[in-house]
Amino acid sequence: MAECRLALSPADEERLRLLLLKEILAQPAQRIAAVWPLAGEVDLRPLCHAVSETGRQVLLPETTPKGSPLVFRRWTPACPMIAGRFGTSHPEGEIEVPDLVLVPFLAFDRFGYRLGYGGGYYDRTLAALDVPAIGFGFAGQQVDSVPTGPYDVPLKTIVTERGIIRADLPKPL
Ligand SMILES: Nc1nc2c(c(=O)[nH]1)N(C=O)[C@@H](CNc1ccc(C(=O)N[C@@H](CCC(=O)O)C(=O)O)cc1)CN2
Ligand SMILES: Nc1ncnc2c1ncn2[C@@H]1O[C@H](COP(=O)(O)OP(=O)(O)OP(=O)(O)O)[C@@H](O)[C@H]1O
Repeated sequence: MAECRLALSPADEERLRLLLLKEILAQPAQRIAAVWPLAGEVDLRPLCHAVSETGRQVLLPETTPKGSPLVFRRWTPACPMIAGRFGTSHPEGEIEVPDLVLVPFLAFDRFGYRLGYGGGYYDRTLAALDVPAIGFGFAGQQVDSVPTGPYDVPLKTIVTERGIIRADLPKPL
């Protein structure tokens, strides 16, 4: 899946960002948690700038020690990024609670389940926050069924370059 993600063209990536921006702006959320890209991931940095220009706040996760939920810090276009755990980077801004969380993944299924990097960060974070979440990734990252565990929090909405997937059906056993 990490390799498949690399196959996306710049035009597809731009299309994904546009659809995601539209979906974000259709919601009343004012503090939007995005992500700063790791190698090979969709690059949301242009989206961070676009959201910030609308006057809404952009927050980015700080990778906490394994076993803790993420914390989110205020980002602005001028702010420096600091190196954090596992090659992630985060801003030094104030810690804030988002009212919408954008969620990255390696793979997803039509029921909204996702496979991440195995840290359990987003599952812990979404369990603790109870805020709406939007997954984002390429259509090619969809699989028939992601293996699930008791802590997996399914996403209701997933945006790909091909459109929006409303994944609110229960997953059959
Ligand atoms: N851009 C981006 N930021 C993000 C995430 C993400 O998926 N993408 N996260 C999504 O959760 C969190 C960071 N999650 C991570 C979870 C585990 C590992 C990790 O364990 N990396 C090891 C390799 C595996 C291992 O040794 O267990 C490493 O880099 O050595 C890295 C990041 C928060 N920030
Ligand atoms: N709310 C929670 N409380 C306790 N443990 C949890 C919670 N959420 C996840 N975990 C544990 O975290 C570990 C990793 O979870 P999982 O494999 O689902 O990670 P992931 O979703 O792929 O990673 P990430 O969210 O970091 O991208 C699992 O052992 C899981 O049981």
